[in-house]
Amino acid sequence: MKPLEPNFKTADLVDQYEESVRVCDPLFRDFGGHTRFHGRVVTLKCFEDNSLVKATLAEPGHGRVLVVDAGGSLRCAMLGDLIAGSAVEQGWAGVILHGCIRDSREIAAMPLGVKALATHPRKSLKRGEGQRDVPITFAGVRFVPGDLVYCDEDGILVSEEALCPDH
Ligand SMILES: O=C([O-])CC(=O)C(=O)O
Repeated sequence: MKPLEPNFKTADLVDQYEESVRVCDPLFRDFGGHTRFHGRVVTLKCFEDNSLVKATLAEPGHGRVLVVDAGGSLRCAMLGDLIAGSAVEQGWAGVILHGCIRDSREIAAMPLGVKALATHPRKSLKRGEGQRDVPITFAGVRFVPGDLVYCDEDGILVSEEALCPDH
């Protein structure tokens, strides 16, 4: 299943819902083939170990967005083209990663939203360490599992309520 790119603008949503949305600090670059994406949040907290990223993106995504607090590490990549390809196959709408990716050329061609800090050629450890489905905070925003996230070229919004009729 390949998620379709939805039709909304974060600039319009923040104008309309200024009181209720949380707006991420502008730390992220777009690396995926989709720059506009949204969905329910699944959270991970893991530092320089992407075991849970790989395992979670191998499960059915149902149009959700995986949000990973990777501690802002600039020392290794938490996502590469194999794991991103698995996310596409499983129907994830996107990944927001407070950390790095690699294989950026391949990921740019995938129908997946990917926001991350930077690229790094080194892969991470795989020791099975990390936490899933816990509240996480980065870029000045708290992400709670089940929140909705709206992303486009202008930024990232987080909301407890659905902001669009169809999403
Ligand atoms: O396996 C990893 O750690 C990341 C990677 O290179 C991939 O997903 O292709």
